[in-house]
Amino acid sequence: MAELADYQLIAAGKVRELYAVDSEHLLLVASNRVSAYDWVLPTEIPDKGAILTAMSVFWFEQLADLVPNHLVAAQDERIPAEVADRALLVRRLTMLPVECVARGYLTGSGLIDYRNTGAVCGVELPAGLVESSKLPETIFTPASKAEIGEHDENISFQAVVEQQGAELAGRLRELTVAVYEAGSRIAEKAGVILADTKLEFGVDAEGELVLGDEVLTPDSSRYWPAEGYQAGRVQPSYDKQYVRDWLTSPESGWDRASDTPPPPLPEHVVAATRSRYVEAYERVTGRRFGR
Ligand SMILES: N#Cc1c(N)ncnc1-c1cnn(CCN2CCOCC2)c1
Repeated sequence: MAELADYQLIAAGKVRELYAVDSEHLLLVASNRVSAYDWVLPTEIPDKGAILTAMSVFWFEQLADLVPNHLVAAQDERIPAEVADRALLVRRLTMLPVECVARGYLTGSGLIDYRNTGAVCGVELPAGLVESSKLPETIFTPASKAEIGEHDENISFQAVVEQQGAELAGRLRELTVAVYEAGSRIAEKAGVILADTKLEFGVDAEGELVLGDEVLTPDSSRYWPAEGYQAGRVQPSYDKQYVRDWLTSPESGWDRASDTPPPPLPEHVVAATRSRYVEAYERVTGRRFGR
């Protein structure tokens, strides 16, 4: 069995790492870390990495007829025991430097763009939309990858055309919208709104466009409870609302506006958050989580 120390770390995000296994394969590892308000919290959520990894596996399977993906194996002797249930063996791709975002609802940076320009990434929207409005149709709102710690910058489809060529840009938009809509339909049956998602694509040695990274997880997407959905206000996050509410409550003693790191989470917030990740996984996939 391989050890993680055998592999070279080649990329690290807030809550995930990527290691080189050999010339053809990488190891995508999801930690139990959770981020909120642009901070990585000092307290881990047990099983978060395993739950989100299992979610990506589910979606790769559901979407296999729509788009090829980079998943090679979720169980393999090249996956070290220490990360066994929260790591995937994936094919090495040449990643495209575009964050492919699809939105079915207006919130976050999309809402800010809309309020400033009446459009999101150059896509004109009807007047009168508010926080969390359902959009008349799914929109493709790409972003350029930001440095660690910075926010991605929304860019226009035309900018992607100029960067990647019209044909590839068109395929990225088509596939991103199709993946979001497939995910949204399945989530909706489970009483969960998939408000938006961010995908990353790469190109393989044969020049084929391949879906990489994680797919339709609560870290790469906004999941809202369908029950109680109401446009005109910020929706509760399906998975992180307990964390957000506690951090912004007097009990935490934390001032979000200060540049000080958030305090550790109390056990009851950790337990409730783990339960929300398990619940989201089980409702959306129809599968039991393993513990
Ligand atoms: N997936 C994938 C993948 C691949 N299959 N082949 C080559 N490169 C990548 C890759 C390299 N960086 N990123 C950004 C996402 N990273 C995830 C881990 O944490 C850091 C950010 C993806």
